Amino acid sequence: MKNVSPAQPPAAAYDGPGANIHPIFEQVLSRAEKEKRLRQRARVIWLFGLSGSGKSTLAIALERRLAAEGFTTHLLDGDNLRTGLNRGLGFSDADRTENIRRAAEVARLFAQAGIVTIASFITPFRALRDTARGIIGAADFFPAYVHASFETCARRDPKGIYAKAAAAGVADFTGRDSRFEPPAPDEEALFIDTETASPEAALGQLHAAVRARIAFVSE
Ligand SMILES: Nc1ncnc2c1ncn2[C@@H]1O[C@H](COP(=O)(O)OS(=O)(=O)O)[C@@H](OP(=O)(O)O)[C@H]1O
Ligand SMILES: Nc1ncnc2c1ncn2[C@@H]1O[C@H](COP(=O)(O)OP(=O)(O)O)[C@@H](O)[C@H]1O
Repeated sequence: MKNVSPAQPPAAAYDGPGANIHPIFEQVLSRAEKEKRLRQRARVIWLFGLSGSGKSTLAIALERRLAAEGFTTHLLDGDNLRTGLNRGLGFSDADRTENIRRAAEVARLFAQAGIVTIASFITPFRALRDTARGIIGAADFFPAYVHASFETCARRDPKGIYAKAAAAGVADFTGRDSRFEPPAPDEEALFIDTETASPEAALGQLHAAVRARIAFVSE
């Protein structure tokens, strides 16, 4: 049989220590082509806030509404990733950093596939949100701060985790032993106050902001 050597890719495609063994030119469909087929612009909606602030409630309701409108979406959240990809990571600053780094890399992959991605993580430090923005890219990253006070979250406590933390049964608990840094104005996060907004009103606020960003504009 004739020995055919494969076409050589441009040298630049293999540059760098983390070079991908599947160079970009082998991609069959570009992101733009995928978005066109899905008739949507992919974005990463990053919900952050205390445990019990209402992130999951909003994330699930947003995904339901967008799906009903014909959008293709995917939901990523702390509880799910921590049982799989991020199993073994705890809540030290270093572990949260790795947790968010991996979550942001996964979210970026979904966005590259044209999918509207809803991420729900406490993401308590500004540096973590900056990491997520840096990985995903500022143009694709849409942060929303889901706010409720520690006291309100402790009163809601659907998982019993605040009661457990009060009995010193949870290490590095956010808001108690580990800090939560509210977003600074220059982070430009959407502010959703679940202290005052009902779940329906909070969804309405988030949905309106998201729809404006994911609407498909044909060229
Ligand atoms: N120490 C401590 N502090 C805060 N939260 C804790 C802790 N231990 C377990 N849990 C549960 O883990 C969920 C948060 O995980 P995240 O991956 O979102 O956290 S982080 O972004 O890495 O800070 C969080 O879920 P949510 O209530 O959905 O936020 C908690 O149920
Ligand atoms: N806008 C809201 N107003 C009042 N309670 C809410 C609101 N959103 C969520 N909740 C309640 O708060 C609790 C925590 O919500 P959840 O979505 O699980 O928070 P998180 O994912 O941030 O931990 C639940 O009992 C939920 O019913």
